[in-house]
Amino acid sequence: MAPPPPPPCSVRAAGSNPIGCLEVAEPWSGAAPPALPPLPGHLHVAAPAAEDDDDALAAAAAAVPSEQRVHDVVLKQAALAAAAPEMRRPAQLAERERVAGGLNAAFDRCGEVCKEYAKTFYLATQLMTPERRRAIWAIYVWCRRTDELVDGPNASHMSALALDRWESRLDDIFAGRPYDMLDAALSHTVATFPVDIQASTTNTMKSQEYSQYAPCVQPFRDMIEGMRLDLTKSRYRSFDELYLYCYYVAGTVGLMTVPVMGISPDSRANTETVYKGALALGLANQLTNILRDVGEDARRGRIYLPMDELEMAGLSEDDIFDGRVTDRWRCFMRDQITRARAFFRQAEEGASELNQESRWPVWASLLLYRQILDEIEANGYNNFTKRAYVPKAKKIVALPKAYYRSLMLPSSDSKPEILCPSYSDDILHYLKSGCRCRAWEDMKRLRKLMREWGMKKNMGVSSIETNSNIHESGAEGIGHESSDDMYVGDDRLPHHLVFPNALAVPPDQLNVEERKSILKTS
Ligand SMILES: CC(C)=CCC/C(C)=C/CC/C(C)=C/CC/C(C)=C/[C@@H]1[C@@H](COP(=O)(O)OP(=O)(O)O)[C@]1(C)CC/C=C(\C)CC/C=C(\C)CCC=C(C)C
Repeated sequence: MAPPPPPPCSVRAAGSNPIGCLEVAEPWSGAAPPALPPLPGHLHVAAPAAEDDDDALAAAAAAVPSEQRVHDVVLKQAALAAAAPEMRRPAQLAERERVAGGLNAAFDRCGEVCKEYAKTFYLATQLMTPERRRAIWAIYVWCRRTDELVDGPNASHMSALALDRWESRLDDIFAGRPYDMLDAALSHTVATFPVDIQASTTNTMKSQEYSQYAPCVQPFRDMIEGMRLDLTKSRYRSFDELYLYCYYVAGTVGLMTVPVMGISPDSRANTETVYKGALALGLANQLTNILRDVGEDARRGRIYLPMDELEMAGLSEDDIFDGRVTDRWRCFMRDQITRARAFFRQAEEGASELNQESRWPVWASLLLYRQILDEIEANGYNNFTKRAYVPKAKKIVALPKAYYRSLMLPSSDSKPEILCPSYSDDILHYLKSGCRCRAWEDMKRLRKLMREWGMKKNMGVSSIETNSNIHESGAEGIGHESSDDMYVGDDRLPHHLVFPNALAVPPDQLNVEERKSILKTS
């Protein structure tokens, strides 16, 4: 086996921290593991064009919204993971484990880095099985190194070429040719867990067969794509563009980690729901991060906010650069926070379906990060000069709370589930009869089904999506507002009507007869 290639790009950071993850780690001296089949073709969510190609970007975005493009990745990940066995141990892996005597040291190193950079998270991973814990550390370290390429002390030297090299180094990791010990930990992780695959039309192996040997590189590649965006893009024209960026840099983490954390054997949810939840948590965390760091980013000349929404709120770039906390800004921020919270709510559904020992760290991360939004509010929406942070006391309270939430069983027949926003009478019937409608997509599907069966929605009932929340008016004594009023009064609308008898059965898991009998009563 040929020796590993030289480092494709420097990842050494300035600074004295001896275990900082950007320190060059020891070259991987373990015998190179057996060669794996070549990686299939490059299949990532296509990045929007560079800024100077705005028209092409607008046309592309209009053709396929980011949410749909990302959704396709999520579906694929979920489908492949569902088809994969819990752990793969092909003969090659046994061989790999024999040659990799240094792996324990590599994983310990990842744990040290993790402890240094993300203490709370490190603590939370202690509840996981040793195998899962160290795999999460390895993924964490790779993500942190990737992020530091454009956000760390050496960021000013970063170039597209260096990111290309980082990506080919990623290919080497997935091909079982790690360059250093931290890479080796990830290489082992992706070979051990069914982080699943990406199929390629040029690949002659069947995807099922391929999944044994080539764990999925796509979310990892997509994260690098996010770093590329950071090099070239400092404005986001719409939420659609921002959504894609958030997927790249954070939603991907959710997709990378679900296969390691595992889905509870008690879960009745489909894999897709869990992956959607994981994606949602990444998006929610990133949106929160963005809202917290508006001032900091502006000082670097960056605005990670949808420009069209800013304009609609009567705000300009100068308002951001000048850091003016006005009524308009507060109103704009309220909407942005509402949207981030909607993603957290979606994440909750996935978090409950994870393996018991993985739930606590995820709930902890969810509750802690979500509290940053409360702190932004508590700061009077001044995120220009005040950094919102969760005080230690509140963090400490969140941990047992997260633990309590993690004890709740995944959805099942015996545990009626509470769903998302508010529903009209017809949706209410639908829910009470055993279905749930928790996203705009579900709502659209329901309406389509009703049309197919010649059913009309209740008179005076309207639904509308604002900031990723579905609002139904006309039900439960809530007055019917016009669409404009609903948009304006978004935060006055009820978000959490509770239907105690709603069971966790997605509409598409009911047979046609069941659906008909449910909808007949609507
Ligand atoms: C259990 C658990 C929380 C696992 C995730 C561990 C992991 C692999 C984290 C990697 C995070 C990382 C370094 C990402 C690189 C890009 C980046 C910096 C994203 C931002 C994170 C916060 O970064 P930072 O350290 O700068 O923040 P502070 O300034 O210190 O506040 C992000 C905001 C994104 C983080 C995204 C996640 C942790 C994804 C969470 C989703 C899951 C773990 C999936 C859970 C599964 C279900 C079903 C809900």
